[in-house]
Amino acid sequence: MSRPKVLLLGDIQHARKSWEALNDIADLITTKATNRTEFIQECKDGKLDGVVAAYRTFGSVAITGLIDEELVSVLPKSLLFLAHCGAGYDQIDVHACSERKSPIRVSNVPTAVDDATADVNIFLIIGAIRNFNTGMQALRQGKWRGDPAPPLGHDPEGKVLGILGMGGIGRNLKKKAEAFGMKVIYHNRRQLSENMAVGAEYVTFDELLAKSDVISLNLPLNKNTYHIIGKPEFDKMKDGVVVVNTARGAVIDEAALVEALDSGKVFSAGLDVFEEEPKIHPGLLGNPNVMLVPHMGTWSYETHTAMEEWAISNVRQALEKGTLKSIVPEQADL
Ligand SMILES: O=CC(=O)O
Repeated sequence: MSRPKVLLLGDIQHARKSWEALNDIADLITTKATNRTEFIQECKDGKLDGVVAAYRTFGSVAITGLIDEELVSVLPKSLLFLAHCGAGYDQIDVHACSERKSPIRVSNVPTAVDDATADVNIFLIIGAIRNFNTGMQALRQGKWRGDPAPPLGHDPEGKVLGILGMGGIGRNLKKKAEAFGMKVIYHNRRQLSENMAVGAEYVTFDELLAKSDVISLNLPLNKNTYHIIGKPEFDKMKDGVVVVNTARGAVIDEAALVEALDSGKVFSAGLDVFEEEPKIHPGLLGNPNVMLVPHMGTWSYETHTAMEEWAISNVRQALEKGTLKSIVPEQADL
């Protein structure tokens, strides 16, 4: 019987041993393609036939492009499992994967990303509410705090943090924000059990917008959450609100955020993600009241290692048992 093949899309930097150990049960292959056209051709030429599972990184989109309907239709029929090494899987059209004649089951990496992402989230909340960026920027220009000095920031203590999306990262953030004396309210598609919410108050979406001193976006990007924060939502927020995003850029209408910052409606913002990465809206780059981090939410040795190990364990389980450890929720019943 021929051995199953596993396709690597992107790099494995840390969990090499676990990856190479898969050699015992499968042939590990990579793509020769350097762009989407070449990758599609490779699929059409049958070069990837026999691939049962694929492991992909966020960065591999530079080679394959989005895993959209077009790509799903040319991926080898043998491909049954796609292990994504990341929490957010908005690059993958899960619906197209489910609808294919031979469906492709998709897994992501939950939990392993929570601490590191919530850490960056707290860094951005503190940095934005205290408005550290203005002074930090002036200092590097040889102007100490700037002339005039920036307006005073605010303390997190006693402020209301509204978390939109109370999944693993949101709940982790809640714990950390409470250590800074913040009061946490949240909105989620479904209200959490008291066990899970541990005292965070559930509010409607509009209440979250109206009551929060700081709004943190911690929800996945999909067709329901695209531009969930735009001009009408900014209008409903408190004057001088702080907005922080470590989820995906496109959950906010970036142009509307720039306007809200310019008008002073939004006091400051902390952003780790952008609508068109790596392109940054010039209105954000040019505004010293915005803390900018180039998508480094999970950028730590420990977390990248844990993410790779998790995604590899999905591949191993797929090969050994025909199931995934962390299938995406949309496919729970597939
Ligand atoms: O952005 C990071 C992730 O989705 O894991």
